[in-house]
Amino acid sequence: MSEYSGEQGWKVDSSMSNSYDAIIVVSFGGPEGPDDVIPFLENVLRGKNVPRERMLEVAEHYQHFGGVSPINEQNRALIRALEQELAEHGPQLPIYWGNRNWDPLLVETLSQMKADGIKRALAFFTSTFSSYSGCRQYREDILRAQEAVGAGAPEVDKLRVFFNHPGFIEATVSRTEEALNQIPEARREQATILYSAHSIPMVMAAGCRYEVQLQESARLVSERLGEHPWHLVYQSRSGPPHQPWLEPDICDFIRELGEKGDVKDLVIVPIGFVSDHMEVLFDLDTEAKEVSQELGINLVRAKTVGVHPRFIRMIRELIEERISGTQDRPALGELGASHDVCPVDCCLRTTEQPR
Ligand SMILES: C=CC1=C(C)c2cc3[nH]c(cc4nc(cc5[nH]c(cc1n2)c(C)c5CCC(=O)O)C(CCC(=O)O)=C4C)c(C)c3C=C
Ligand SMILES: [Fe+2]
Ligand SMILES: [Fe+2]
Repeated sequence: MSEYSGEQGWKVDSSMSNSYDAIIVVSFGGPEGPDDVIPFLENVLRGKNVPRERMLEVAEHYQHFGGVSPINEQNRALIRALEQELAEHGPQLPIYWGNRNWDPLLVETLSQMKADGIKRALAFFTSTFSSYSGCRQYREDILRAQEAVGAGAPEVDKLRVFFNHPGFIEATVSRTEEALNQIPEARREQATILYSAHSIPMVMAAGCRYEVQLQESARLVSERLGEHPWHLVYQSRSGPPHQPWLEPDICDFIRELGEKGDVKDLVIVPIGFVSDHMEVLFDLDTEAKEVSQELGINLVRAKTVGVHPRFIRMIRELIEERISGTQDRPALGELGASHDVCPVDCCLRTTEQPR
């Protein structure tokens, strides 16, 4: 029997079957050339209340970079690093990769897995926090792909979210220290840290633990860095003007800091993302950088965890933890390790009706 334990939800009981014959990295996908951009964005925004003008604006961001999102290359690098980690330490399992929005799509990957004789896989979602987009929507995508593949499609179990896992926190601290070290030593201690995550509609945030988990991650990283002032901010808002999304927006926040005039150095930590994809390159390295420059603020952006060795080790630890069924499930801070199996109401899609 599994056990329900409040905050942590369902835990997997060690008597449940925990043998797996593959790992699947489940991610977002991104265009690989100019002609891919619009069909990719149409996939991303299908069924979402986002104005077409916003889609075309985002298309421009991708076109600035030749229509290629770095996300796919970064996922390939993550898979290579994880393959090496598993080859060295085990478990010896093949790693597959399937996306929501662009090739390789989940349906193609699950079909290949079936052809390869894979029966049951553990899924690593490239989402650190619980949200409709990062949890339930991926589970729906997998279910749809399984239905399309039909009888014999592999079963897929999701690994728990890792926002407070020591591996994620330590890798983020290390990335933030690298960024802080780029600030002149005499001013370093006074630098302000902004933790940035994807904004989502407030009605959607009400249905998940996104904000609470983000606050906790940011706090856990900050308490390991010393006395820096820090704030959680949001980026990449895509909704219509009348719809409230999580705030403060990063650029508005930098402008406010600029008006107060007491901040010389800012470090932006894209804590809401695991790789330096287009939303990081454009919304932070281009837009937020421009705003900071206008205000005379020195801005340094920390790298995302990417293929940081501690982060790659964390993925292996999560896999081992799930296979062994151990109750020793590392988590820092107050919230405890998150559930292995999502409760029925986990990350519900609570959205405003499109107008
Ligand atoms: C209603 C919520 C969201 C809308 C609308 C939305 C539009 C949108 N997003 C991208 C690109 C990316 N989004 C990514 C992550 C991400 N997006 C949302 C929510 C909305 N995005 C959340 C909550 C998250 C974090 C959780 C997750 O799913 O990862 C990413 C990173 C994906 C990764 O694997 O790292 C990208 C890239 C575009 C282009 C877009 C449309 C304008
Ligand atoms: Fe998004
Ligand atoms: Fe969940």
